[in-house]
Amino acid sequence: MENIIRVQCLKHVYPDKTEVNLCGLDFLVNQGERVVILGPNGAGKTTLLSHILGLLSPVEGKVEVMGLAPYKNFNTIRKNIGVVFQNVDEQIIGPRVYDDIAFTPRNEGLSKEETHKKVMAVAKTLKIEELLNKIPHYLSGGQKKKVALAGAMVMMPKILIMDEPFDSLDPKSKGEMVSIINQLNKKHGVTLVVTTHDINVVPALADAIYILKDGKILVRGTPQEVFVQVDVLKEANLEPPILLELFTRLRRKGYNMNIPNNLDEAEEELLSMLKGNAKIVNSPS
Ligand SMILES: Nc1ncnc2c1ncn2[C@@H]1O[C@H](COP(=O)(O)OP(=O)(O)OP(=O)(O)O)[C@@H](O)[C@H]1O
Repeated sequence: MENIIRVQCLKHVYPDKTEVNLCGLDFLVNQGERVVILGPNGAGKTTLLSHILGLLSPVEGKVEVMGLAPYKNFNTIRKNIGVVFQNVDEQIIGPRVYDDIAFTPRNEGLSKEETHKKVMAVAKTLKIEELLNKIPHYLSGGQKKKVALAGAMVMMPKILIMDEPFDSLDPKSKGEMVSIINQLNKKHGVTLVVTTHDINVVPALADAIYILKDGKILVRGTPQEVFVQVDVLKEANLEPPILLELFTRLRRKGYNMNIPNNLDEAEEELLSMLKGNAKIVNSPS
């Protein structure tokens, strides 16, 4: 599969001389993949995203998006990347939600009709049609995240980057956000790169996970591969998702159960076990 994003041994130096060296493994994202970046505060996640977005220029190392250096090809790259920043208040600028979402199509010179079509299509996908006339300032935190996402996705870019999209969302809004993001990936083939501290949503969201610590890329793998590496998790101050840990423990005790990605799958597995369908491969201890 083609790497749509490729970052190799990136070094960044901030004006106050803080150095971030993102070395170790290469950071590779395939087209259509859902990649989640995990790591403690200050690990370098936002720095990495800023380089992919072309907001920063590397001192050393290589950053490529669709084969181009983002910093040197900012306009081309940004046409292909939608972004939702951690602080969405800084990104929502329109006087009404409609105008905010219409900003990019208008800016790119689309006609009024084409712009309207695009705004309505993305509002429908994100189920925010009833918000279009509202003043963004008065929206709830979860609504603001959806509006920022609509603005990022209105032109249906190939890549969507989200920095902490679940920050300050309640459990229901979190679940909605996960299913919206997954729908954008499944239905529209959007490649996803997401940072989060919300470990429990990761199995439902990630094809691949990278763990960063002190600027080092420690590991890449599927949630099932990564979350059983206890030493790596400890090094990065992370705990495995609770469902994954529970089912891994049950499997270690000999129950041949599938590891669930979400609560619904966990319920199904447990009900199946209670009905006596789960095979015991070893004697439970
Ligand atoms: N504008 C800046 N000027 C100076 N240092 C910075 C700047 N932005 C980030 N840093 C430093 O770079 C390092 C990596 O920060 P970064 O924001 O990339 O981490 P992060 O993994 O996104 O953290 P968090 O989970 O807290 O958002 C930290 O030591 C941070 O203090």
